[in-house]
Amino acid sequence: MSSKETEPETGEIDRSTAEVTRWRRQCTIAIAVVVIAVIISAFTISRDNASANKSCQCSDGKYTGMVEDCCCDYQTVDTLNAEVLHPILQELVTTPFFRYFKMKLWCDCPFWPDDGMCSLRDCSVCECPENEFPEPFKKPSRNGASSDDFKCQMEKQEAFVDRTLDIKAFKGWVENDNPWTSDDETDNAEMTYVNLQLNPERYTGYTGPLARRIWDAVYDENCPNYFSSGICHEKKVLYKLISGLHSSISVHIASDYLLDETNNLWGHNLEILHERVLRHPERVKNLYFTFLFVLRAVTKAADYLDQAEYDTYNPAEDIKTKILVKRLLYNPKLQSACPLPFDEAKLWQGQSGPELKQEIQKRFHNISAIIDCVGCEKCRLWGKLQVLGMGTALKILFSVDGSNDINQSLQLQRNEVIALGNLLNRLSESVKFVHEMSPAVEKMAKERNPTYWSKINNWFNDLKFIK
Ligand SMILES: Cc1cc2nc3c(=O)[nH]c(=O)nc-3n(C[C@H](O)[C@H](O)[C@H](O)COP(=O)(O)OP(=O)(O)OC[C@H]3O[C@@H](n4cnc5c(N)ncnc54)[C@H](O)[C@@H]3O)c2cc1C
Repeated sequence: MSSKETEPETGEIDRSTAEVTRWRRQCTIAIAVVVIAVIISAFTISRDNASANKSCQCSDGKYTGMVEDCCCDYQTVDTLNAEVLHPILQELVTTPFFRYFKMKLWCDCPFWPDDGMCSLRDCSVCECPENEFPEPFKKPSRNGASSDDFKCQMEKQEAFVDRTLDIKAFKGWVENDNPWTSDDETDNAEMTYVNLQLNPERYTGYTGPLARRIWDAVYDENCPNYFSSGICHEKKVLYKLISGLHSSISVHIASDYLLDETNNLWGHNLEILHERVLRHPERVKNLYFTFLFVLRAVTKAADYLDQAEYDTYNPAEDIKTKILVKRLLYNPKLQSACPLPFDEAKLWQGQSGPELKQEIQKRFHNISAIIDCVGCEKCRLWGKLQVLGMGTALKILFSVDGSNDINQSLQLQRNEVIALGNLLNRLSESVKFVHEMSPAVEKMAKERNPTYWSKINNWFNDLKFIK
């Protein structure tokens, strides 16, 4: 081998050094490009995450601060509802006392001929046979301070009890009329008992102009001009209660919807949840307001409800009912986090307070009469129950003289307490469903992917069925 082959000449050495240098420079550039690319992609991912979080926060952020006109904030309501109220109420409404509701199924509509429009079999209500509902419910209740009581006391002087010393808040179930509702609650003719557990509030197919006519009548005749600036606070409260109840009914339709009639497949319809409720923040706010309003009524009547008789002749179940009621009324978490959910003392303050109260009572009375015109039996059942529950809350908050201890002068019917408990549970379910579903639903709605509703419905329903 010649030295030429082994020893490169000087010119060749210079060329190879230049190549190595060029190769090194290219490597450095390539590495720099990779590093920059990695940095850029990391930045992009983190920005996407940040904006995803931001959109979550944004949808959560819509409902922050105090619930309007209430004394409790959204976050506290959600936490208390998830940890305390919802679990207790879910159990309470299954007890024999709370699951039988007395109502007149066939009501005459005072405004339009009965329309009887309902597309599903699911629209009809199963009545309880006589032997199913609790025995004590069949006994006539006390009729207020009945004249018979006084006669009895006059005849037997030794049996006379000085009632001014009687500090018991609950004096037995009474049958008296609720001034806020149109039904005569003392009239037992044609009343039947319905097992609410067998008749859940859910999608029934009652829709279209006839259903719309009911809601229009409720809003147009009873809460008109809500959006005008001069409307007084009290009328706004009435509007918000109705709107909150409407939202809650829509939430229940969306949460328990007939997805596939042929295969009788039920599940969530999140498009309806979005279209009818979440897309309108006012409706969500009114739902929270209504929940706190009813919660305030329940806690205000705490002593009365605590002492009430929950007998159904099922000793174990009745004890459970009493324990659950106590847990609901005197819950330490609730008392410390939200001691006054709504402050009713702020209403009726103006000079025309008493007349205004009468006017609003008359309007609510009208609303309760309109519910008799709901053509679908099961919708009417839940409509009447919830309106009676609301009328009971209004009675507790406004019909009893606030200067006395309300628990002393309050008198409720058994059916009013059943309606109140079930209404609070329905509202609690709606608040929970809205809180759990809204971040994901609103995010999906923003993306506007044409197939997103079917995808998200399937996803949530799969989760539900797996559970
Ligand atoms: C008392 C009652 C009980 C019912 N119960 C059931 C039931 O259990 N199951 C069932 O499937 N159907 C039930 N329905 C029917 C259901 O409420 C709807 O009317 C139906 O599903 C048609 O809905 P929609 O989209 O036309 O709007 P609807 O809910 O009928 O609303 C009509 C109009 O009212 C306004 N509106 C809607 N929500 C609110 C709100 N929260 N606050 C203020 N304004 C609002 C809007 O302008 C809307 O277009 C009930 C109806 C009534 C009146």
